[in-house]
Amino acid sequence: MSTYRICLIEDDPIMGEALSDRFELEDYHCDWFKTGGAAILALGHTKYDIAICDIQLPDINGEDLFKQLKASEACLPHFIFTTGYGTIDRAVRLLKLGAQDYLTKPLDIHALLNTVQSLCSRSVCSVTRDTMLGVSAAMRHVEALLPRIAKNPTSVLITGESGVGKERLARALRSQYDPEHKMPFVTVNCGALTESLLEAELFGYAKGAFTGALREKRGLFELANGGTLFLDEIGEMSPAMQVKLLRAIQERQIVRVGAETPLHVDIRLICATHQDLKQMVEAGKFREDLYYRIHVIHLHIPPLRERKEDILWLTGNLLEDWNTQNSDLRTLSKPAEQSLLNYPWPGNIRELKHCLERSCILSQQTELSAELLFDDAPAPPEETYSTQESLSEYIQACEKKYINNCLRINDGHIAETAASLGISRKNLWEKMKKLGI
Ligand SMILES: Nc1ncnc2c1ncn2[C@@H]1O[C@H](COP(=O)(O)OP(=O)(O)OP(=O)(O)O)[C@@H](O)[C@H]1O
Repeated sequence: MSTYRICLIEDDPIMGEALSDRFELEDYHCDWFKTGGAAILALGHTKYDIAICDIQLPDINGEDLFKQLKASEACLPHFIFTTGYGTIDRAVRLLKLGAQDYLTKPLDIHALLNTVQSLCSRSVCSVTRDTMLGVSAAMRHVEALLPRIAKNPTSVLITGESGVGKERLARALRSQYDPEHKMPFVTVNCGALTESLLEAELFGYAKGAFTGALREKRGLFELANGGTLFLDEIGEMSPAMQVKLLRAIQERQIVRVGAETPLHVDIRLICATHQDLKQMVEAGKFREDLYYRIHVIHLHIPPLRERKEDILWLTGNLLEDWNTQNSDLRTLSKPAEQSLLNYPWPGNIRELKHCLERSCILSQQTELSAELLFDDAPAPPEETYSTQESLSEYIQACEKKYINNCLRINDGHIAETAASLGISRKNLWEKMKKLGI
């Protein structure tokens, strides 16, 4: 079946059935709605490629329906209107509002199919499932802003709790101005490196700049030249590094550590943080001038618990990914869906992803149960406990297992793992070394 999805809005049962059967025959996926209200609801959570809408609907006329959807700033499918009461005035109004076509009844089915086929081959807003951010009003609003932001190479700050999809949003923005990914997109987690390492990573170094600098090295600013530099966890940057970063942004120049010649760099800067930078500025922990430099456009991603509509949409996508990569298919039971909706997801999408991954692996049935989703790894059977083990060995084994688990949930990010464990990064490194992780 073709992957194109049609939203058919038609109250006439004979016309609706005939069209939806014909579209299915032509290998489109067609959802048929008999009222404008039902269609608005569906367009709110499902991405369609085309909407075919009768202008005379029982609850709302097609023109008002279209205006209402446009006001939501969502990325809408191509709209084709049909009516038996066609007037040129109305057609012109709808086309001016952004509709793609207008057909009068009785419909010429071949003309309609040709129009549908040619519109399907044109992407609506260059958003594919991989670059889509969600179906909630909040995420659709952010998504709708991207084409406008992409037109100006200005600094963007993305905020939101850990795991909400800040890097995903940065990449979606990049796909808007560089759809074929021809320009570099370089990421660095500022919280994962010590100050001197971060400086050497960002700006590069000259040969002999410090012990071990056996040859010169280009920094990430240079590697990102002509493209994007994504600075994750910018709030973790030390005050000294903040000064150096500000200078690099303002002057569009960097100097490699240990070198003297400045190098020109032309980059788009996207920064992200889970911290409240404004509050950090007030507390004197983040430079105000740097804050205003990186904060020209601010995009905030709410936590998953505040946009519950996205939970099942994300789950559907993640299970679809699993099912295309694995022969043992997975689906969700209704109680499992409800339990996903009820859970607060402190680790946001990252936690949801890991929860589903774990359940897909552990489940012995196609349908994932609610118990399995939220059940921690089964406790080892009693007999595996060895009485030969000292208490400290047992505690160490538990500590190792717990740290490994947190590292997995945080995709191996040291700063996030340390924060979730409530210890410093240094302390985490020491423990990892001691426990052989
Ligand atoms: N829309 C999405 N669909 C599928 N997976 C997603 C989506 N958004 C985020 N993810 C996944 O969730 C995880 C966390 O996403 P991401 O790294 O973008 O979050 P983040 O906010 O940058 O996290 P952190 O603050 O820890 O750096 C990643 O594994 C990512 O692939």
